[in-house]
Amino acid sequence: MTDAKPFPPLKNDLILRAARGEKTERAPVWVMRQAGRYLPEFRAERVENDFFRICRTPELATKVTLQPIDRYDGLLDASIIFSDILVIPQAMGMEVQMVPGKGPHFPEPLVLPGDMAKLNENVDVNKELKYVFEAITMTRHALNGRVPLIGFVGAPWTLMAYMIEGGGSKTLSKAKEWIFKHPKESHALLQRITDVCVDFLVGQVHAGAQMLQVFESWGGELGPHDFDLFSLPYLAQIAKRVKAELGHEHAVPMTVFAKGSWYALDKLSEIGYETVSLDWTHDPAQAKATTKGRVTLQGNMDPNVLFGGDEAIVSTVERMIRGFGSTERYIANLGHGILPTVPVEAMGLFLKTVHRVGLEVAAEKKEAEAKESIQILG
Ligand SMILES: Cc1c2[nH]c(c1CCC(=O)O)Cc1[nH]c(c(CCC(=O)O)c1C)Cc1[nH]c(c(CCC(=O)O)c1C)Cc1[nH]c(c(C)c1CCC(=O)O)C2
Repeated sequence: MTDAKPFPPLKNDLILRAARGEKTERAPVWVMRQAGRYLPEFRAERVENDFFRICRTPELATKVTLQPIDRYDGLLDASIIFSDILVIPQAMGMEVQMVPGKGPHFPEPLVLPGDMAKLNENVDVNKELKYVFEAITMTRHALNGRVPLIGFVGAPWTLMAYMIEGGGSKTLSKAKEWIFKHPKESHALLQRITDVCVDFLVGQVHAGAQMLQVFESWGGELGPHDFDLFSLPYLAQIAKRVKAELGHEHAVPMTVFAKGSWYALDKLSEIGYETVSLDWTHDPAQAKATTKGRVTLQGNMDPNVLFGGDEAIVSTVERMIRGFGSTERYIANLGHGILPTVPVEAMGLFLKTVHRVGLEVAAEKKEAEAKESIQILG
């Protein structure tokens, strides 16, 4: 991007420092799906426009990405580009519709391994997903350096499962039939998706993304043995190849979120990601003991606490921040995406409480350290 105009300087790099393991004044915070249906301004946009039209129109994607940043002015420490994990199956040649009230729908899912022949052979992300790159560049300028911009992809197993199930599923029986009956072909499909993920993430960084997250939303549907076979190697490959392709000069911190895969936490800390995002089934102290400072931890409040009223939100955030610690290797977030019926005030209280408690914990730590050094000197 030699002819592009330079991006505005970054004014808040808290999340990047936390991800790199540097000290922070307080825990940075953002929320998965922070640009979404719980925001009246997003719902108003959706009355006018189809979901994928918003994704494909850089001006609209920029507008929607900025909605939570503007509404919760100064409270969010990162933005995430408005898009979807299912743009990769689309780029591979599949049709995906977003059905209101139902979620994603593939009219022609992959049924048998032979159906893979219908997928595009060599996916040129610069052509098929150019609109995401344009949205990222436009959003990075529009953010004007207020907070870093996160890019993302769905992980190969989660995308493969959507491509075979044709939408959401309680059991993932069809996708699992593939891995158990057709393991060789499943690996071939996972590899093809991985190749697109790598190109897409690298392209997002060149377009302006300052951090990357890989969503393995259906990780926990696999037991530990199958996770090691069908998820982990591809997650590892993505981190390794993206870093190699970006090189030192363009490197950005990467986060892996394998929802439900609590058993894999130790291994997830070893495969090249700076940050591991946790769902709410993790206890902070245990997660810290398992990861031993190798990675930054992100998460992990149960999104449903936002329905629990002010007291529940405040006490859960207190416990969470005190559990993880505020100034080192921690990024506050929910344990999964914010739900569409959450009141906007509840999200506001969550963010304000993370700031307040984060600063309190940081101040307490400083005071304790000062006391300790006085004792040592004395
Ligand atoms: C599994 C998954 C999907 N998409 C995504 C995941 C991984 C995270 C997770 O596990 O929740 C990721 C995603 N989807 C969306 C974003 C945008 C950025 C952000 O986080 O604000 C991101 C990061 C927008 C969206 N993606 C979707 C919406 C709502 C669609 C609408 O407006 O009708 C939004 C704002 C639709 C979507 N997209 C997907 C589903 C299952 C659904 C329907 C259910 C739902 O609505 O929550 C697939």
